[in-house]
Amino acid sequence: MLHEIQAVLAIECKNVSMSIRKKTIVQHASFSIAKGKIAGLLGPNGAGKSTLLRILTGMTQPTSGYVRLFGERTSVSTLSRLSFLPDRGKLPAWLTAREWLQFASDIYPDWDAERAGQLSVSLAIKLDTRISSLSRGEEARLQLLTCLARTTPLVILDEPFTGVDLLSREQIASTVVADLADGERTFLIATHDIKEMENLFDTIVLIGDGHIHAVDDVEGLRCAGKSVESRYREVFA
Ligand SMILES: Nc1ncnc2c1ncn2[C@@H]1O[C@H](COP(=O)(O)OP(=O)(O)OP(=O)(O)O)[C@@H](O)[C@H]1O
Repeated sequence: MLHEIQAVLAIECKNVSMSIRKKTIVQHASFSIAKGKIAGLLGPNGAGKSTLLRILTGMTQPTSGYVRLFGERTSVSTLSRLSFLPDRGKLPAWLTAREWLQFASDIYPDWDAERAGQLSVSLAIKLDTRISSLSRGEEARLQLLTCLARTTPLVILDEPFTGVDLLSREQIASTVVADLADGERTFLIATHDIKEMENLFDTIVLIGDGHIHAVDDVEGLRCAGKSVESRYREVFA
């Protein structure tokens, strides 16, 4: 029975706490995300979103508690099942976008070259420009492409739209990510861009001051006459 429950959960975060230099950053965080869902991790600045995502991906060990991805404790094997866009990732500046994508296709066994080609068109990637000459938003798109061109069952994105302009954010949210959400892959996306993203989410996890304040089913919110934004204001205002 326990095995069956775990099999349908992409992410299970149990009583996770994290302290750095005696400062508590995440406290007793517990929630789960079912397979195939698109979940938003939402909360004010400094709430602990990036720290929690690093713990979920296995980049950082929690002080206590544990994480299971697809029923398995975070390990080398779970690492290969997720594609992670960290909040302050940087790509090698001396490469062109095309050279970077070639490199990425060599190192990731789950790279989908056809999808990478489609994404470079829809994300308007400047393939022959050196990464050092890309704007912040252009580099953010290239980083997003690098994550989305992999076929991992779990995609975790930390602020994928930093520096991306409003219309592109809307377009990327409504077409690129929505296209990839086939009910099989699971997405967890930390973002402040609630308006552009809210139509995409099935579930939202609201975190503030390192505490999980709520885990809501978005359809349930809508039935109760609430939007993701109004729920966010209700919890944090
Ligand atoms: N290595 C660290 N040492 C000390 N404090 C840290 C460290 N990393 C994070 N913090 C603190 O933990 C808190 C949560 O940071 P985190 O980056 O997880 O928040 P966030 O919700 O992602 O914020 P934002 O929305 O502003 O990106 C902040 O107060 C931050 O200063």
